[in-house]
Amino acid sequence: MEEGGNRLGRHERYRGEHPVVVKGLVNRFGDHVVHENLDLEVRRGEILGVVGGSGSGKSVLMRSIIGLQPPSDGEVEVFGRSLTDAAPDEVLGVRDRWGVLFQGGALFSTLTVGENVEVPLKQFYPEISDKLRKQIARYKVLLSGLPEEAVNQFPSELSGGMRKRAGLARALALDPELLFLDEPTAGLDPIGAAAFDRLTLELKETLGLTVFLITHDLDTLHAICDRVAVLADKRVIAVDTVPNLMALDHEWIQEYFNGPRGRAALSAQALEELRKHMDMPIAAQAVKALDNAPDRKA
Ligand SMILES: Nc1ncnc2c1ncn2[C@@H]1O[C@H](COP(=O)(O)OP(=O)(O)OP(=O)(O)O)[C@@H](O)[C@H]1O
Repeated sequence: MEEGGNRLGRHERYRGEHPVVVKGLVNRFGDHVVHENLDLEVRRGEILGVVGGSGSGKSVLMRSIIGLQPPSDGEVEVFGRSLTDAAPDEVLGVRDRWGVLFQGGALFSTLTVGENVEVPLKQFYPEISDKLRKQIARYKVLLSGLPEEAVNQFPSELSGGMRKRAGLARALALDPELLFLDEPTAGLDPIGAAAFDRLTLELKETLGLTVFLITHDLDTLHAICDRVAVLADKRVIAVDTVPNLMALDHEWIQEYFNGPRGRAALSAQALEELRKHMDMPIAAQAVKALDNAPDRKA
C-alpha cells in the first residue's frame, strides 16, 4: 500500500502521490475478456485523459475504480486503500471523496437540479440541516456555471450542455478530491464543449481536484489533459503527455492523434494559443492565414 494509506480523517485530504492505483486488473464477461493485467496510476492534481477505441473498456475501468464493477481479478486502490477487499464502512469513507459525472448525466428526472445535488448530501451528511443543504446545493449549481434559476428547474427543462453542468454540480456536491467524468463533452457543440473544458480546468486548478476523464474529444485532450492513458489490447499501453504519445510508434495511437481529426484538433489548439497574442503582428498574421486555410473552411 502506498504512502497516505492510513485511514484518512473525515475532513483530512489525501496527501499521497497517487489517489488511484490499479494493479493487474482483469475484467471478464463470460468468455469476453475486456481487461487483462491492466495497470494504471493516476497522479494527484492531474487531469488524466483516458482514450481507446469503442468497446476498449474505458467505462468498465471507471466502474471498477468506483466499485460498481467488481473486478474478476487484480487490485484497485483509491486514496491508498484497497477497495477490492475493503470492509463496507471503509469503502464508505472513500466513496464520499469522489464525484462522478456519468455519460448522459444520470440525473433523477423527477427532482429539480437543486434536489438532485442534495441527494448525495442527504446520503452522506444526514446531519446537515435542510436550510444549509439547500444553500450548499445552490452554491454547487452556480459553481458549475448554471444560472440561479436552474436550481428549481427539472432536467427536462435544460439544454444538453446545461444538463451536463447539472450532473457536474451533483458530482461536486461533497467537495470531492477526485472527479470522474465519462465523456463530458459528447453531444455538445464545439463552443459548449470548449466552455465545459475550461470549467473542468478551472475547477481542477481552484479546488485542487484530480480528474479521471474518459473522452473521445481530441480538442479536450489537447486543451486540458496533463497526461493521457491509452487503452488498447485489453490494457493501458501508454500513459504520457499528448506530444510524447504522438511520437510513439503504435498504429492506433498514430491513427488517433496524427490522423486528420487529430491534426485538426492540434491546429485548433495552436490557433487558440495564437489568439491570445493578437497584439503581436506575427500572431495576428498567422491567425488570419490559418482562418483562411482551405481545411478550416471545409
Ligand atoms: N455488464 C456487462 N455485461 C457484459 N458485457 C459488458 C458489460 N459492461 C460492459 N461490457 C462489455 O465490455 C466492453 C467494454 O465496454 P465499455 O463500455 O467499457 O467500453 P468503452 O471503451 O467505454 O466504449 P465506448 O467508447 O463505446 O463508450 C464492451 O464490449 C461491452 O459490451
